[in-house]
Amino acid sequence: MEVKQTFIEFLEVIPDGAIVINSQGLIVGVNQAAAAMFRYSSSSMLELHLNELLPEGMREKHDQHLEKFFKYPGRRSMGNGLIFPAIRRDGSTFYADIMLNQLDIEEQLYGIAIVRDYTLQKKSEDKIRLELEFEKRQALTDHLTGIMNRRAFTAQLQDEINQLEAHGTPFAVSFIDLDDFKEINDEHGHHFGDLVLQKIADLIRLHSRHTDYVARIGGDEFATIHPMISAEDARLMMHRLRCQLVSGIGHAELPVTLSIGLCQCDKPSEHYTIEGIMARADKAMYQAKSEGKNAVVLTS
Ligand SMILES: Nc1nc2c(ncn2[C@@H]2O[C@H](COP(=O)(O)OP(=O)(O)OP(=O)(O)O)[C@@H](O)[C@H]2O)c(=O)[nH]1
Repeated sequence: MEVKQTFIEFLEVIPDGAIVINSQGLIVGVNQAAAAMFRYSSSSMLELHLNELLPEGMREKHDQHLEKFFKYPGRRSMGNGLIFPAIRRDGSTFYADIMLNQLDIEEQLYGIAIVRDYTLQKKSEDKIRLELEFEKRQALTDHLTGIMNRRAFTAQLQDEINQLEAHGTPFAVSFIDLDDFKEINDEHGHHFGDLVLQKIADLIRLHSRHTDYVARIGGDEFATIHPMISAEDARLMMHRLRCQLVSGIGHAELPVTLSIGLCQCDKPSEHYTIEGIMARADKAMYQAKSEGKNAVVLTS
């Protein structure tokens, strides 16, 4: 079955691909632009099912949409520029922008799909999306160590406070400051100091669980969040980290020590704030410093 020739001739003046289907989804008219896009000849495209131009995984759902489309004449067009992966005759895929509308020809209901090759736009959209994601990640990452920066850390801390208030989920926060880091820089150079900071970041990660958050929040300052942990387990975790460092770091076997303040947050009624938690952890860390450094002090 073919739709009126004059109508098909009219479709040839449209720069976009045009495919006319009957209510069974069979292609009954096609212009050159559509045939070229799908790499068929116009005649070989006739009597194909529209579904054969779509990936197999989409066909069943598309059939259901098509059935509704013809069942309720006069309803809105099925797709207002929907982007689909489409299949060419040789099996290769491209992105197509497809707009399907109903068409009444001599009291017969048809569907007309206006198709545009969307591959280039899709590529540039994907590129922009990836660039935005990369920039977003960069904005939340400490460039020297690759771990979270202060901005990401405070956002996560706010999430944890919300979780505690909503569900009572406890967490611990540590404030970790290197001891006498200025001396390391002065004796071994700034570049070596950078390597030490990277190594410390790796070690803190290594000693944390994969559900914990590790950040560098200042020059030689790190901080961690440990969701769903008891104060004692958090203290043990930090103790193990501190002990490992004492045995030395890097080729120089340089002992580096840490002063660690730990704050346990497990009372929803406390109405914790980011500033309040950081101030408590910071105070505990300074207590560790004032008691001779290389220590963990726990506060609540
Ligand atoms: N290599 C390197 N050094 C840094 C960086 N950021 C800050 N620093 C140095 O880190 C040192 C921090 O020193 P302080 O925290 O003031 O003091 P400290 O020597 O660690 O002494 P205590 O904290 O009292 O134990 C300073 O010498 C900074 O120049 C960085 O990105 N790389």
